[in-house]
Amino acid sequence: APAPAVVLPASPTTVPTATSRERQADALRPLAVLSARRLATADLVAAAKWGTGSPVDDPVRERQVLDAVARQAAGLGADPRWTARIFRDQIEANKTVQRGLHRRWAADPAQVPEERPDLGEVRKEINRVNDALVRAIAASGAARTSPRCVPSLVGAAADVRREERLDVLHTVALVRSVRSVCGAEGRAPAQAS
Ligand SMILES: C=C(O[C@@H]1C=C(C(=O)O)C=C[C@H]1O)C(=O)O
Repeated sequence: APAPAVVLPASPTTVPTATSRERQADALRPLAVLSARRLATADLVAAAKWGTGSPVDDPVRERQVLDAVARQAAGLGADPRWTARIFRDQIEANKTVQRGLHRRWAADPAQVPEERPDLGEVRKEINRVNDALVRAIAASGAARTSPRCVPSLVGAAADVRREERLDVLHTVALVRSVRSVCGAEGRAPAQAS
């Protein structure tokens, strides 16, 4: 048979490794940005609770958050259990910041914020971030199950750390907050102890 007269250009699918890599990092970036925004609320929560006797841990509120995000995830066609798993880490990270700040303020009372925010108002802001975060999780399924997830996520978190000039406490908490974001398809990451 005669050879085809026209040599077709290489299929675009063979070319854009870098592009799909970028797309993946793009899909994970909102998760890192929103995780940092959620952690910024921990400073306000810590200030709201400081000196009031309200504990950092509020299991009733945590249950409400986890139930709400699982319900929202299910409505968006995302995995409710994996979403809740990610939020468990978000909550642990939030408490890490609160405890770190309380330690700091106990050691140096001059750093205690002068204003006490209203916890109810701060929780409204947390609810808004939660809503956006569930959407970002639902929109990032392919990036989260890709083998490039961890390096992409680390890159996104490093960008956010630099852009937001996060201190060590918030950087450690950011890493903690996204611990369960990446995982194999069809199975949620193992439950952390
Ligand atoms: C942020 C708070 O503190 C803790 C962290 C929570 C969270 O990250 O959603 C929820 C309840 C508390 O255990 C809060 O009390 O609202």
